[in-house]
Amino acid sequence: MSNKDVLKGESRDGYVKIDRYNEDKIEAVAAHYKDILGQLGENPAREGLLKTPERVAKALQYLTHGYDLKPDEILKSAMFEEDYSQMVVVKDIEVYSMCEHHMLPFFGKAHIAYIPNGHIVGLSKIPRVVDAFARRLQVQERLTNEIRDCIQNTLSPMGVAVVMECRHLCMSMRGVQKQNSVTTTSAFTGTFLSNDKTRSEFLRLITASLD
Ligand SMILES: Nc1nc2c(ncn2[C@@H]2O[C@H](COP(=O)(O)OP(=O)(O)OP(=O)(O)O)[C@@H](O)[C@H]2O)c(=O)[nH]1
Ligand SMILES: [Zn+2]
Repeated sequence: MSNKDVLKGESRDGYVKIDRYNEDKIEAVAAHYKDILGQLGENPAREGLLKTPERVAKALQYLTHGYDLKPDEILKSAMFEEDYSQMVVVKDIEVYSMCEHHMLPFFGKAHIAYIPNGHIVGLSKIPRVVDAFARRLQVQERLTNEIRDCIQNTLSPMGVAVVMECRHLCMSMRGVQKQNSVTTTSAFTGTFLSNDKTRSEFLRLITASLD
């Protein structure tokens, strides 16, 4: 695999190393950004901006590298048969994504639970699935649903619960300029939908503190 293809490379488990870039894409995106700097009234030839188009192109490639990942493969790479049928909760997973309307960041936390049905999954794979969908242009609602559907369809558990709490920079540094608003979205399947007690238990666990 050549260096410039590493971002696109497919590995056994759906991971992609982000230590190298697709050079063709970087060059093409950087050329546009050089133009954009001029359009914004800047001088793209001044010292501080000389490498900026390339830096922005690399940053954007990183911020959207989820397109090159296969979230279902990530989960499949660490599924284990196990006779455990209580709720598994991974909470406070940091999320960084980009809103598809303004291409500005939204960020916060995801809280995820599932109830195994014969299989458990390696714990780290849950935040990896969150990243694989978050590192794309998104709306928070779709991101929430995609994470839920991926876990449900791959692991076939008794139920999945996803809650996300995010701040959107497009609502704070521009536009309506509300500095403290947090958007909460949720998505459930199976037992979390049909059983109020299970859903309440999940909501209690994600608000409980370790201290
Ligand atoms: N539902 C949803 N809306 C989002 C998300 N991220 C950004 N938005 C909204 O997308 C909407 C786009 O609305 P438009 O009226 O087309 O864009 P705009 O003129 O820039 O809107 P303002 O942000 O109100 O200035 C805005 O209301 C944003 O707040 C998201 O994850 N989910
Ligand atoms: Zn936005």
